[in-house]
Amino acid sequence: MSGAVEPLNCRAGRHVSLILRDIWYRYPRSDRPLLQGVELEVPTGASVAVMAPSGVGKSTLLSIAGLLIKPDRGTVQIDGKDVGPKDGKRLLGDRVSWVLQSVNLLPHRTVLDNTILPSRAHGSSLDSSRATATMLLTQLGLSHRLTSLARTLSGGEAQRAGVARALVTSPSVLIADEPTANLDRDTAQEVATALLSAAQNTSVLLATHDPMIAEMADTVVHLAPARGD
Ligand SMILES: Nc1ncnc2c1ncn2[C@@H]1O[C@H](COP(=O)(O)OP(=O)(O)OP(=O)(O)O)[C@@H](O)[C@H]1O
Repeated sequence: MSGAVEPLNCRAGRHVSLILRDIWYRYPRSDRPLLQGVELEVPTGASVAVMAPSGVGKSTLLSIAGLLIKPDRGTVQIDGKDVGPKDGKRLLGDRVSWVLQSVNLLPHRTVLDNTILPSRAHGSSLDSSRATATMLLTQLGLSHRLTSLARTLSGGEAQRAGVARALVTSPSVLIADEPTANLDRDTAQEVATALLSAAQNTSVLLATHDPMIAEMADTVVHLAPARGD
C-alpha cells in the first residue's frame, strides 16, 4: 500500500516536542550503564512526571533530555529534529528551559529583571521581554511583585518567578527537576499547579519523589533501576 509516512514527531494527530530514543548512559568509572535503552515521549503541551526511587537516574535522564549531558547512545529529538553535537548551546535556555529545586535568582535584582534575562540573552528586545515576563508573572500570581527585589520573595514566590524565567522564551520543552522539593506541601501543590498551567503550550518533563505532584501531570512514568550484568 502506498501513502505518506507519518512523521515521527506527529502521532495520531498529536505533535511530540520531546522524544528520547534508546538512551544509554554510563557515568565514567561506573561499572555499568545507569540508563539502558530508555524511551520517552512528551507530546506538545503535555506533561510527563518521572518517578523512581532515589539514585535510579531521574536527574541523569532529565540532564540528557535537557541537553546538559550527551547520551552514550540513542537520540534526543526536540520539535522533530535530532539534537546534534553542537545544538545544545543554541537550544538551551531558549527552546529548552530548566526549573530546578533551587531557583538561584539574582538576589539584588527585581523579579522582572530576573525574569527577562533568558529572553534578553537570546536577542529579544527589552520591551518585548518585559511584556512577556509581565504576562507570565501575572499568570503565576506575582503581578504585585514585579519590582520587588528577588531576595525578598518567599520560597513559593521565588519558585514561581523561576518558572516565569524558564518560560519567558516560550520554550518547546521545560525540564523541571524536583521543582517543589524545598517547599511545604500546600506551597508545593500551589507551585506545581501554577507551573503546569503557565506551561500550557510547552512540553513539561518533571522529576519528583512526591506522588501528589506526579499525579498532577498528564502522564506518570516509572523509571526502572538499571539491570546488572
Ligand atoms: N557526576 C556523576 N558522576 C558519577 N556518578 C554520578 C554522577 N551523578 C550521579 N551519579 C550517580 O548516578 C546515580 C543516579 O543519580 P541521579 O541523580 O540521576 O538519580 P536520581 O534518581 O535523580 O536520584 P535522587 O532522587 O536522589 O535525586 C547515582 O548512583 C549517582 O550517585
